[in-house]
Order: sequence, then C-alpha cells, then structure tokens
Amino acid sequence: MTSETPNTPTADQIRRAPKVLLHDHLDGGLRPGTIIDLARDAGYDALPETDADKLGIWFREAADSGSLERYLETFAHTCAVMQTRDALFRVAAECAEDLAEDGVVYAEIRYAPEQHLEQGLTLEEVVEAVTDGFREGERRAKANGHRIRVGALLTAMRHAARALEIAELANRYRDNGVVGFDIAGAEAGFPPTRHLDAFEYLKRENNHFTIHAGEAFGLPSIWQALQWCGADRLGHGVRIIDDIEVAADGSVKLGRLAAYVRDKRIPLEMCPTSNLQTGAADSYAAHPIGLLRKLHFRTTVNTDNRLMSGTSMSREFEHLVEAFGYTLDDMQWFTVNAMKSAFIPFDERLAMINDVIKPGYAELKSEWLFRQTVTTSGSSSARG
Ligand SMILES: O=c1[nH]cnc2c1ncn2[C@@H]1O[C@H](CO)[C@@H](O)[C@H]1O
Ligand SMILES: [Zn+2]
Repeated sequence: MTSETPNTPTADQIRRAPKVLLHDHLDGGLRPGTIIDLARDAGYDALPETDADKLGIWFREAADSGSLERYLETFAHTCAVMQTRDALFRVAAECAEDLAEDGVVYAEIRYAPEQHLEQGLTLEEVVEAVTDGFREGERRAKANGHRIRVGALLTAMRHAARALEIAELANRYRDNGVVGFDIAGAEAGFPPTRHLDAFEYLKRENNHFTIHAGEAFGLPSIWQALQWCGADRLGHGVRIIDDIEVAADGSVKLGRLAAYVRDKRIPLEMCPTSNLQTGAADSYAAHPIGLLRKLHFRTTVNTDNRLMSGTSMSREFEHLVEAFGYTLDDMQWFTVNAMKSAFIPFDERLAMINDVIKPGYAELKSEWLFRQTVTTSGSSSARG
C-alpha cells in the first residue's frame, strides 16, 4: 500500500538517489553472462544452464530454498569461475560498474580469499586482483558519469580454520583497498567464538570487523558476536527482533540485548530479499526492518547477493517503499546510517554525507517542487 505523498520516490528517483552498500558478496553478484564466459575460458562444464537469462533465473530459484545451507550451495558455481587473476579482476570491475550504474556511491564488498586458491593463486594475489578490479571499475564508472568508491572486506569462512590468517591478511592490506574483516557461511553449529583469536587480533590492531549473525540462528549468535567477539557491525542481525516485545496496545519492550544494540548504535546490515529466500523473514511487509526503523535502531539496507536474489540496491528500496510507504527522507535516513557505519575514516564518512548524500537527496526533492510549480501553472512540459 503506497500512498502518493510528495515524497514517495519513483523507481527512477530511487535509482538516481545516492545509496550506500555495506553488505554485498563479490561471489554473489556476478553478471550471468560473465559466469558463462568465464566458465568457457576455465573449461568448467558443471553450470546448470548455458544461456545467460536462464542461468540468472536458475540462481534465483535455487537460492529460494528457505534454508541458508541450500542457499550457500549455489556459490560453488560462482567460486568455480573466480580462480584466476583475470577472472577476479573482471568480476570486481563489473561489480563496481554495476553498483555505480545503480546509483551506489560507496560500497564495501566482501569475499573470502581462501575460496579462490584452487588454481594456484596466493591469498595476496587474490586480494590484489580484486582491488585492481575495483579501481578499474571505479574508472569506468567515472567515464560513464558515475562516481563510486569501493572498499573490500575480507571474509573468513566460519566452517574453516583460517580466520586468523585472513584477519592478518586484512590488516596487511588495510591501507591498500581493504577496509575490514567478516566471517560468513553456515551459521548453525559454527558460532563466531570459534574464531575468537582472529577478532582479538584485529582489536589489538585497532581494525574493524563485522560478523554474519542472527540470520539462520538467533539471539545467542548475536550476543556472542557482540559481547565475546566485539563486532563493530552485525551482518543481518535480523533475529534481534526476538528480543523485542510488542504488546497488543502497541507499546514496545526491549530485552537487554536489543537495548544494548540500539543504545550502542550497533549497525544492522539488513538484506530483506536474501532473508525471504533463506526463511529469516516471511514477506517484505513482515520484515523486522519496518519495526527496527521505527524504533531508531541503526538500520541499513543491503543486497547481500545480487545474483542469487535477482536484486540491486534500487530494487531493495523499491520493495521497502512498497511495503512501508517509505519516502525520500526515509531513504536518506538509511543511507546516512550506512555511511556513518562504514569502515573508512570518520572525516571521509562525514564528507560523503555532507558533500554527496545530502546534496543528492536535496536535488531529488527539489525536482519534485519544480514539477509541482510547472503543473499548477498548466504547462505540460515538466522537466524530468
Ligand atoms: O547471507 C549469507 N550468510 C552467510 N554466508 C553467506 C551469505 N551470503 C554469502 N555467504 C557466503 O560468503 C562467502 C563469501 O562471500 C560466499 O561464498 C558464501 O558462502
Ligand atoms: Zn551475507
């Protein structure tokens, strides 16, 4: 139910609005056509489809399983074709280009270097290939009239035992394209405390990290991520809703953990479509993001895996505008929240907010004012 308020953004405005993306997997965002090209180059013949459109649909449907474990199986195909410097460079460059085209001005893109070593690359070569690809994508975007800045988050897989090594890698490249660290993979049975050594190391180095928590598993996972591991942000964190009680009269009571998350302004990297696919939420309208936004949690909007979810930042916002009647002001609020929560230095975040995000939204809002003026004066040639 969307009422046509002056501030209700159109699809075109949503696309042009400056957006900030904190949670997006490099190996979950390939163009289907690129997967087919790279599979041909690599002699990988296990792709379920060889037509790009059909392959895109296959990923979406296969990921629509209701279980995080089944959802994650689809990454075998994308990782299989991301095993050379050229492939990683191409995928990273296209990622930056696609995001810029969609109006993303700042993005932190994550991937697990340990999943790209099958054909002999070293961890360092993987990181350098991806970083070079991001720089190339930023250049191409600029040539097309878009500005984007992309930083990398290095992910360690939670079922594996390389977290400390990957954390050290993230620290080594921190002034060279890498802005932080993450752990991902199946959540149930793999609590974040398994990797405590990595988190303690990063804290000693004054470095930043986020942890996938509260997606397929509930409050204990969020609690561990924050109170044992010291995460700066929560990947998803959607199950924090289990610690919030809404009474019949609409009054709200936060449990200790939910209160802590809100009081300490812990950023929640919400990914609505991904959550519907893995069964963490039932519908957009029922997604906890609605209540969390109302309660002023530090909520952000993200894509998680654009390929598996057939989504983009614009599409995530379109769904939320439709479900909750969000306005450009709400979009700006989510975007400023995300920029405040980024892992780049404070002065750079502030400059992005003041010099890019706020003017961008002001421009979109002023277009509406202008259109009104033209319409009431009876002219039919409203400026676009
Ligand atoms: O939503 C998610 N939850 C947990 N793990 C994920 C999610 N999306 C992707 N990955 C995992 O992260 C790896 C590195 O990018 C991917 O290969 C996938 O296994
Ligand atoms: Zn994720």
